[in-house]
Amino acid sequence: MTTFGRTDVQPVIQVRDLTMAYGDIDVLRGVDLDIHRGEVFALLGPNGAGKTTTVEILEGFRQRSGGEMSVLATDPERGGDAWRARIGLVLQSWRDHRRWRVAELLTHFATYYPDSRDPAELLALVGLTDQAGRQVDRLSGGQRRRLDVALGIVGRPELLFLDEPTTGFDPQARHEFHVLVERLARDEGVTVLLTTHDLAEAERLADRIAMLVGGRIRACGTPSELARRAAAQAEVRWTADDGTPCRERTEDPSRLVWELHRHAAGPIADLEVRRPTLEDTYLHMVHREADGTDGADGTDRDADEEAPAA
Ligand SMILES: Nc1ncnc2c1ncn2[C@@H]1O[C@H](COP(=O)(O)OP(=O)(O)OP(=O)(O)O)[C@@H](O)[C@H]1O
Repeated sequence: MTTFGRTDVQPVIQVRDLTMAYGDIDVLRGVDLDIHRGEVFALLGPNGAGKTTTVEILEGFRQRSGGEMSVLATDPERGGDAWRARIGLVLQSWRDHRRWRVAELLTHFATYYPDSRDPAELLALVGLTDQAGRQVDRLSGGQRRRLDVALGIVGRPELLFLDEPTTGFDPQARHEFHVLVERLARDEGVTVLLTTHDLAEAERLADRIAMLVGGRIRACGTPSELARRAAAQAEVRWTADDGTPCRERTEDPSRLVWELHRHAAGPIADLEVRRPTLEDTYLHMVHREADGTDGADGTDRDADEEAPAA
């Protein structure tokens, strides 16, 4: 890749060939990402895919094994306090601050930043006004998570990392959180990198989704691009004369069905033609990785799952 480096509109996050190994276990095997200002970008992947590892490297908390990257025009391994103040993190709940009251905690954290949000406005923004005087350890799980979000944005970050932010949210809280993230991106130009296992959440919230499976980005695009790509190949299923279940992916299902009929002695058992959804494609990738049926060099990937990172 020769285009790495500064351009007129340098992405907020640019990653090339990122690798990470823990001991002799390769977790990231060459990740490329370009995330632009004001974009809500979802990094989707199953447990253990390497999402948190990727985010921790981007946040400067973990040293990568290889590759190049820039986050807000800085290599995270060399980011100082001024760089860190431009980034908001929503990680784990603030267990160390259990005895603090909600408004006190926000007011305290606001003093760390040069242009922090007003704590009362922030409480209203995340729907915690009624809990302002409550101790942190008396909040429900969903309220705790909203407080995490409030703490993540108190310093008006340009870039916000949300690591599985809606875990424990009820549907209403999840909806309100989605509206909040959209507002931050649309009205304030905040760039958001969100990790999730939840495809529905990624589809609802993200401008673009990258699917991280087996240490590589297996697909990347807008939700509608990915859905279109997933549906481009139909899946034909049937049962062969000897009882073997068969399935084949094809862009021309009518031709395949015609061929099957031409060679069959009689009716074709259990014949079914379906267009995969984005969820089918994602689950197919995840299961294939779990089965170990994915080639180590990635050459057996289906064409419809191949996508550039940009
Ligand atoms: N400090 C560490 N030392 C050794 N292995 C680690 C370490 N941190 C993570 N791993 C391993 O690296 C892999 C990726 O972990 P990571 O937490 O990045 O995945 P994830 O996609 O965020 O998973 P989840 O969705 O479960 O949070 C896992 O197999 C994990 O066990």
